[in-house]
Amino acid sequence: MSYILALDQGTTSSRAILFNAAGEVVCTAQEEFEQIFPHPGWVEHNANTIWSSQLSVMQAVVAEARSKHTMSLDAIAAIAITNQRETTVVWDRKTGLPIANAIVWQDRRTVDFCQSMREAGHAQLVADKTGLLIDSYFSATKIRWILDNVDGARVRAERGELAFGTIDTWLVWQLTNGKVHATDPSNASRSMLFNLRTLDWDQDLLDLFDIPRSLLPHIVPSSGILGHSEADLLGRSLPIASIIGDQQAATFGQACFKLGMAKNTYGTGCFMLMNTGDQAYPSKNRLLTTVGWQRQANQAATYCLEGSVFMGGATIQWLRDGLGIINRAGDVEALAASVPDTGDAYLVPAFTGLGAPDWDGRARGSLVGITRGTTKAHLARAALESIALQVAGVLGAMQKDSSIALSELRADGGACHNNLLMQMQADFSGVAVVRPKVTETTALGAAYLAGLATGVWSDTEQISSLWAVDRVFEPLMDEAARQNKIARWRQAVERSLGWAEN
Ligand SMILES: Nc1ncnc2c1ncn2[C@@H]1O[C@H](COP(=O)(O)OP(=O)(O)O)[C@@H](O)[C@H]1O
Ligand SMILES: O=P(O)(O)OC[C@H](O)CO
Repeated sequence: MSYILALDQGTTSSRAILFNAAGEVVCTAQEEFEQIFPHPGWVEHNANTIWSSQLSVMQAVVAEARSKHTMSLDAIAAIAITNQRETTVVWDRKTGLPIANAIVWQDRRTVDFCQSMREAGHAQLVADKTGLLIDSYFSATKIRWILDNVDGARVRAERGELAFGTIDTWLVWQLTNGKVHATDPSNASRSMLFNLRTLDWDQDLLDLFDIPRSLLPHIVPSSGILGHSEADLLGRSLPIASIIGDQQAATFGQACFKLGMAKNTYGTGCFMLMNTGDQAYPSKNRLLTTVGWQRQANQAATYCLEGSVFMGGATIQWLRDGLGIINRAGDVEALAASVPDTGDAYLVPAFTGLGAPDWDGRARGSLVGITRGTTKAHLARAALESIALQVAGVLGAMQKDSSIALSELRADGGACHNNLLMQMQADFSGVAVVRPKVTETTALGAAYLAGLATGVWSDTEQISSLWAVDRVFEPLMDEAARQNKIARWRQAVERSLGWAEN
């Protein structure tokens, strides 16, 4: 039994990947699903569609493994789960049916409520307990919104009839046909209801956000058998042996096991996480402190500092779908490389506000410094630069917070295949950027945690030895030019802040 079936439930697609004991991809399947935008600033998913797409890709992968690779189901040691974080589902415990669409992490409907909580002076308490800033990004205010806006929901929640879960919890519920209602500390630490030090739900926070405890899942370690899938789903019941939020999973999959090692994932958003060991560092520079993973119950967790950037690869999707200046995301590299610079134009992609380090829900996108000479190539280059500059800002804050000088930044996610973007990243942050051979690090990290629990891998040293470099991008820009670039970017960002009126 030396294969792991990893489920990677992301913001725009559900994926299933089968890994072998060398940490290599054996087969993979992916299905996109509908993004629902009922009002400006709102983003929803249908939780049933999430489950049906996830089921269909896991069945497809198992079917391919059996037919193409003549593998028996007995060769799969376990299922691993990793997921888009914060996205909130509330469902009926009896019927298993969601009572509303899932509210996605990007959804901004609770911005005003969050502001009122900050104005009422709750920010310090929340930061001390959770490591988070009060923001609509996290689950707590999304749960509260559902309880207050879906007919009868609060009364039913108080009677214990409803369950809350992030997507990991929802998948486990579906896989076990409602037998297991669980999450892990990496996901729970994004709820704004979880105490980073006790590694448990916090009653003061539940009271503050007015959320009944009966809604909440049990907390289990990120690694370890927590239940078994129903036999009819895949033809045999399989142990479920890990749960971990996707960004923490990528940190594990990048083998960032030592203090100060960091990765950035270039997906829809960009998420940089640095391992800070068994210390939950409070950030002084508006980063988040979060649980990386907890390997065993009653053991200390590994913590991370995180900088979350909302618009990463999604900026390139906007060039493709919103402006129509490219046909495929990959085309942006050649277009941007056709000009030597942006002509001092900057794009600030604050389309849904700004995350770290500005955290401004009212910021909106801006394009500054354009002239009659600005072309779509300059715009494409400014879009790529905006990704690298946002990440460089997070990296700067992280270095200030932890006083650790990074020796390298490990890169992954769909946009890490863009060599120009990787070079910009090295230049703007003054640090070597390293792309590994296997870039499916999110699913891989979850697979490693499940495989550690089921004997596929013995320890993290063995996993570190499987990590291999594809390409290193060294910084080439001189320091004065780098500082100037960052200063100009900050001027552009200032023009985006606070733009939206409501
Ligand atoms: N060559 C590329 N250059 C820049 N961006 C890219 C490139 N290829 C893909 N992307 C962007 O990367 C994102 C997809 O990456 P992925 O890791 O699959 O995202 P997610 O897991 O968040 O859905 C999309 O937003 C897409 O626009
Ligand atoms: O699904 P992704 O890869 O866009 O990741 C989403 C993050 O987990 C949100 O915090």
